[in-house]
Amino acid sequence: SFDFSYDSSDPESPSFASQEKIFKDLGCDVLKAAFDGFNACIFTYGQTGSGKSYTMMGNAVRNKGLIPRICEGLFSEISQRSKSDAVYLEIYNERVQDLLRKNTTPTDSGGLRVREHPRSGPYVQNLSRHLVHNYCQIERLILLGNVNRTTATTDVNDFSSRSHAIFTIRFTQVTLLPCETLSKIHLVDLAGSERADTTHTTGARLKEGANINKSLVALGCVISTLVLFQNIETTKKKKQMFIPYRDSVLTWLLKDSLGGNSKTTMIATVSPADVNYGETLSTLQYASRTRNIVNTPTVNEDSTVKTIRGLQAEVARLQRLLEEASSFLQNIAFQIMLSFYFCCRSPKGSCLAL
Ligand SMILES: Nc1ncnc2c1ncn2[C@@H]1O[C@H](COP(=O)(O)OP(=O)(O)OP(=O)(O)O)[C@@H](O)[C@H]1O
Repeated sequence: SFDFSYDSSDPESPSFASQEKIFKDLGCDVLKAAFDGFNACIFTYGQTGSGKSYTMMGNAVRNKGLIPRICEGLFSEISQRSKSDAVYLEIYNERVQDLLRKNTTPTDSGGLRVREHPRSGPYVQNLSRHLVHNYCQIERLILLGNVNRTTATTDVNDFSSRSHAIFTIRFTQVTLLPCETLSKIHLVDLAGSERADTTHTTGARLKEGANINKSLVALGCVISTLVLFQNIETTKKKKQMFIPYRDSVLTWLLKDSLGGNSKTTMIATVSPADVNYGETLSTLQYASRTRNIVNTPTVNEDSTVKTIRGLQAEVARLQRLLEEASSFLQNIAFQIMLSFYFCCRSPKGSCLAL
C-alpha cells in the first residue's frame, strides 16, 4: 500500500512525474505542516543510484528537487513575524560533520557530539546554526553544504553520496500575541543501501558502504520495533519495550520523526532495471513496514506563551463574571429605588410590594 506512485524514468511517457509534481504532492504538505506549527520530515530511502539525491536536491539549476523547492515555498509565504534558521549536517562513517562550517571542534572520535535535551530531544553540540531571511541566503547554504558533502564515484553512481545528509530548518512564527510556534523541518537524503558485489567497492569505499548499511539496518530495526510497539495493546508491556534509537546516530537524530512528534513522509526510490529486482523488493518491504508507524504530531507552542494564553483566558473569564455581577447589582439597585418610590407615593399606612 502507498499514497503515491511515480514513474520518472522516461520524460516522454504520459505517466512521467516531474520534480514539480513531486513537490506539489509531497512538499506542499510539509509547508502546510510547518505553517500550522507542526514538525515535518521527508526522507528518501532506496538502493544506491536509484534517485534519492535527485529527488531531494535535484539538479540545482534545471530540475530543483524537494529541498530547494520547500525552501522557496517557505520564503514566498513567510511573514514579517517569522524567523528561520538552518543547519546542515552529514553522518559519515557514523560521525557527525557540520556541512556549513568545516572547522568545527570535533570529539575524540572525530565527529560532533550528539546529545539529548529532556524537552527538545536530540541535538548536535556545536553545530553551526545560520539565521536566514530570504531564499537567496538559504540557497547559498544549500550549495555550500552540497560542496562539502562526501561523495565518490562507484560502479553504480558517478556522484554517490557516501554519507547521510540532514538539512534542518527551524521555523518560528509569531502570530497574534501571545502565540509563538516552532516547527522543525528535517529534509533527509540517506546514503543508498549497497551490495559490495554490485558496486565493486574496495578499501575506503567498502568501509563507507559497510557503515551506510549498518545505519540503515539500525533504521530498519527501529522501524520494526516501532511497528511491534504499536501493535501491543497493554500499557504495561509497552513500557517494557525498548526502541533502539541510540543504536546509530541517524536514528537518534531522527527520533522525533520516527514514531514521535512529526508529520513524516518516506519516499522509497527504486530502479526500473530487472537486475535490481532483489533490492527493489527489499526497499518496498522496508517502505511497507514504515507505513505502519503511527506518529503523534502536536503543535509546538512555547510553554511560556501557553501559560500567558491560559492567564489571558482566566482574566477574560473573571472580567465576564464581574460584568455579570455589576449588571445584577445595577438591576437590584434599580428595583430598590423603584420600591422606595412606590412606598413614598402610596397612601398612608399601605405599602406597595413589588
Ligand atoms: N528521475 C530522474 N530523472 C533524471 N535523472 C535521474 C533521475 N533519478 C536519478 N537520476 C540521475 O541518476 C543518477 C543517480 O541518482 P542519485 O545520485 O540521485 O542516486 P542516489 O539514490 O542518491 O544514489 P546514492 O545512494 O549512491 O547517493 C544521477 O546522475 C541523477 O541525476
